[in-house]
Amino acid sequence: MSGFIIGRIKSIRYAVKGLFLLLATENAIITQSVIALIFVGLGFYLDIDRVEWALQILAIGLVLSIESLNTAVEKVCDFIHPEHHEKIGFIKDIASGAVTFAALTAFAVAVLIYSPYLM
Ligand SMILES: Nc1ncnc2c1ncn2[C@@H]1O[C@H](COP(=O)(O)OP(=O)(O)OP(=O)(O)O)[C@@H](O)[C@H]1O
Repeated sequence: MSGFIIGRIKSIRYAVKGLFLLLATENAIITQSVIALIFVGLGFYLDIDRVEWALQILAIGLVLSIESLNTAVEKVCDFIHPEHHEKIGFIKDIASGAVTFAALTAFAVAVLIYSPYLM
């Protein structure tokens, strides 16, 4: 049982380390985080309600999570095949497509939350 708990604590440590690595080294994550902070500020400024906060937090988490996984896919691709290859291009493109799905979802959520406040 104590081995299980120590294993879980180690996993959390690695996961937090990964979070800081993303924030310290990845321009896409830094950019998305700045955009997220702007929307957090806008949320406070316009005093959005609890449900709107929950939706905004979900949208931000979705984009940052998918962007992080896209970054991981790019790193694996560059590690296993640094040279140009049609299949690597395809894999990277569809991973980016996942980010686009998330970004479009977040955009729709932002329009639904903020359009009534700005009219
Ligand atoms: N090894 C490769 N072989 C074929 N095409 C590639 C390769 N590397 C990148 N590409 C093409 O270039 C695009 C951009 O790849 P890249 O790895 O530069 O990602 P990025 O979106 O610019 O991310 P970042 O800015 O985070 O590095 C890919 O979506 C793919 O179409």
